[in-house]
Amino acid sequence: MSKSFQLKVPASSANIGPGFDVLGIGLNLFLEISVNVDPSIDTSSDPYNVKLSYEGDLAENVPLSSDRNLVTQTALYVMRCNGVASFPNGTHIHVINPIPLGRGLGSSGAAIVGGIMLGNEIGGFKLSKVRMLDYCLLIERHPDNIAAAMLGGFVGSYLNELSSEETEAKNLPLEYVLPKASTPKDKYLSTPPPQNIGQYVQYGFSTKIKCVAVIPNFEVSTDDSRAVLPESYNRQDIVYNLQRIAVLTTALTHETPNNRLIYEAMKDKIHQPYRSTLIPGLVEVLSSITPDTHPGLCGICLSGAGPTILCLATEGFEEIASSVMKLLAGAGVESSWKLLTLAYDGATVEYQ
Ligand SMILES: Nc1ncnc2c1ncn2[C@@H]1O[C@H](COP(=O)(O)OP(=O)(O)O)[C@@H](O)[C@H]1O
Ligand SMILES: N[C@@H](CCOP(=O)(O)O)C(=O)O
Repeated sequence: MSKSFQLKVPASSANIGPGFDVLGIGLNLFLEISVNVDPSIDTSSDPYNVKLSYEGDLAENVPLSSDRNLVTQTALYVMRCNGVASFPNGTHIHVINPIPLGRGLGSSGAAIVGGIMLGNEIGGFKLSKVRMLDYCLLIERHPDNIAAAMLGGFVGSYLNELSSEETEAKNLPLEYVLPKASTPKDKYLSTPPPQNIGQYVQYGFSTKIKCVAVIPNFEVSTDDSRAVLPESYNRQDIVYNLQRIAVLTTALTHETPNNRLIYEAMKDKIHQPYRSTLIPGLVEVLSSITPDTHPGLCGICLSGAGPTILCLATEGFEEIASSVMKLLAGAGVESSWKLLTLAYDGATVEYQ
């Protein structure tokens, strides 16, 4: 029997300054995964019966074998945990991905959310979005991007305190969850994740605020950008971020935003200072583009693990983008920009 459906998953910007691993917003730039199961399609050359095609950023780097592609590997994980070993014969999956890879706009979070939803639809498991987030957290181990991509809007999250067995299950080596060719089959994870690993809350967000994303033309992998962070922090820096995050989550909900309040509340001492070693021009951008120099600017921060710079603003979008791009160019970095708004619905599935 043939079946066709389409998944759409938004890009996301995580952290929003002080909310490292905590805050994220879904953005209206969508990963699209179109699925057509038709037994007349020849899928015999793939280990799990998939004919995979991909259009988008860095297409030449994206594997098209279902055991190596992040979307299908993720789908296979949720399928395996629920007793389904393979895609049905004749599964054609076409991915259109406008989210640039490795730039801090949540491409991997979107691919993982899309993969879990793909497995859920293929297997007909009827998992809720909150339960699917448990699966996502065994792969992307911070909740900010995946919560924003799955649920949409402006989202805050924390990880529950789990029992020691649950913690061990959650922190299993990634190669057991998304096995590589060299992983022995008996190590493949095929038991469902613990329940309620995370908790999520969706905040309001002023409809007047739009997102200017300035995207440098080089990649920084999230793993590399996490590797430059220290293991521990001093009390002043932690309190600095806590004070700002407490103000920011409400300040962004005010319909008429207080630009100066938000600008100060989007500063950070936990991740951006360390990541500036990987992103030429970041220090200059964060220190010299302000609501005084650029009326309409509300706040400015690194998007996710970078290198994209996120500017929240109510007006003057082009001027803000061109000033950021000029400063980056002065540091030898070419970039482009996009004006984005919030994606309020999160990830969706539609049957044809
Ligand atoms: N749609 C996709 N299909 C396959 N792999 C993807 C897709 N999106 C992201 N990836 C993988 O995730 C990597 C980027 O993840 P990451 O370093 O976390 O950066 P970010 O999530 O900020 O874009 C890519 O290099 C690629 O390996
Ligand atoms: N909190 C994470 C967010 C990573 O986001 P990405 O979009 O760069 O994958 C971090 O800052 O490391």
